[in-house]
Amino acid sequence: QSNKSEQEDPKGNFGSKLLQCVFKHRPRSSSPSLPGPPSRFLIGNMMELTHNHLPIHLTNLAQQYGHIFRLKCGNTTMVVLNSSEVIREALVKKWSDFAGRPVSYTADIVSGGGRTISLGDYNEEWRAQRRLVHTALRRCSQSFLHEVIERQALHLRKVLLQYQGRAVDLSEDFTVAASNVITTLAFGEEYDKSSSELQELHSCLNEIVALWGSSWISALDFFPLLRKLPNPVFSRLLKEVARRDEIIKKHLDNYKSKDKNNEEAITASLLQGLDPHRQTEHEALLTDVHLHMATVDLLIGGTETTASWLNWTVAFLLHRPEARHIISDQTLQPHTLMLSYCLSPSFSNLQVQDMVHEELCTVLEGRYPKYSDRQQLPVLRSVINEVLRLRPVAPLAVPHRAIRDSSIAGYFIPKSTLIIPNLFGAHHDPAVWADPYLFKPERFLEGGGGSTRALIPFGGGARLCLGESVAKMELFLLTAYLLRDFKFIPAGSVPDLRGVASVVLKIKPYTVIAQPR
Ligand code: HEM
Repeated sequence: QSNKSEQEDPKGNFGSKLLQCVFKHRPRSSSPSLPGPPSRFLIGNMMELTHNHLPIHLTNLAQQYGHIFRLKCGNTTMVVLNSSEVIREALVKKWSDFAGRPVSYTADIVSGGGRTISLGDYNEEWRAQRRLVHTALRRCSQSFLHEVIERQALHLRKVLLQYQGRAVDLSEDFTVAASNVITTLAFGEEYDKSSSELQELHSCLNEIVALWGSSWISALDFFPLLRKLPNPVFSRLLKEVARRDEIIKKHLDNYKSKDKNNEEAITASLLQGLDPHRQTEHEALLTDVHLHMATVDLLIGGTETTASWLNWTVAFLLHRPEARHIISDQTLQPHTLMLSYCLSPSFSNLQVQDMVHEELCTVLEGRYPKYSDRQQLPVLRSVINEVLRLRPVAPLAVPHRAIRDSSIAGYFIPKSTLIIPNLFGAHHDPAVWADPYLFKPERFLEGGGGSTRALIPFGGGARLCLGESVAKMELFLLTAYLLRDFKFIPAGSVPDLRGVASVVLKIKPYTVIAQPR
């Protein structure tokens, strides 16, 4: 709450606020003060956040300031964590200190007043909502999730066969597959790629994520005075949020009017949870708004993440050993690492595809894979892990907030500090990963030296990705089906592996040939 009033008091005297802030955030006891880049008058380190590939920029800053450093923006102090050890200390070991979310003006707008699971702050109401959705997801995962993903994998196979070896951009097909898994889970509906309902839903959700991730919008949180000025980007955000709520309401109303046709869907479980006769004490805090916002969480959290990961996987598998992608952003400082993405010299990625295919053929003897086969398919698992390492699709997770005074790596962290877990940085930490910028799936094979403990693409602790088990089953089955039946060949130039970083780390559009095996 103190954070909220701090950020939302546009009338506050700036000088006295600055003094208050300095006083409040001064290091306590004998704790050393956090390192970080010099902070400029008024704007602090705001410019650091406007970098167009923030995860890479923060990872470069970590080279200079270490695994934990601070940035200041307006009244807010952010602490960026760049290694799996410090991220685990904060998110897992001290989860109860850092399970909060920053309460902010713009987050309140996109989350229906903090009522989504992803942006809601840590309190009894949030815990009841998360528990309810978690239980519903588990129930669906145990009963029909496998079948739903298999159906989408087979549909994807059919679509790829229809392309008849033409060079195509598969991103939309991946989005449809991922989205259909979630809409089937949520309210028993799946859509065709050409469906206007599907397109409307995705254009709206993508727009909200992109707008909310833009610096035009985050500036409103750090500098409340800006809210008084006209801001067309913000007006668009408001319009899209209203459109989203209208679409979701229509789907949920539709579901309810189906007279329990889809007892299995998550919505059925959630509605039971909202039934006053069945509610536990904490569930009594929940309303239809929580059901509505949980649906938003699943759709946003579960679509672009999985679809982007599939897109990255195909892209990495297309690169040949001689293909080198150098990131040489002119705007970076001289100390910046030249990031180079290249392949393990031992084999090309086109060969990695053959290795996975051979493994699938040997182990499965012609049948399609089941999730229970995963232990017998180490090469496939190593590819999945390596793509999750190199391209964690939520590269900076979602910001956390210190609920109380605490410490990380021996540094004092005052209550209300923002914590940014830089998962991308942790996955490129040279102290943990040999050749961190190499695509080298074999590091995850026995004796390869890759550490699954240091692999944290889903975060951890109280805020661990709610869809982790759904995502893992999807990544496994969809990749296994694709690599069993197709060989992916570059169509002209190979994809640019740098990516575009917003809330989700996406690859730039590229085309590929899916050659049937
Ligand atoms: C490759 C796939 C995915 C990755 C890498 C991923 C990663 C993440 C990460 C890093 C977070 C933030 C954790 C934190 O705040 O510390 C997160 C949160 C979340 N994810 Fe995922 N995710 C994936 C797929 C999914 C799917 C399929 C769903 C839904 C079925 C989902 C639903 C959510 C939700 C609801 C949250 C918010 C959790 C909370 O704040 O308590 N995600 N995810």
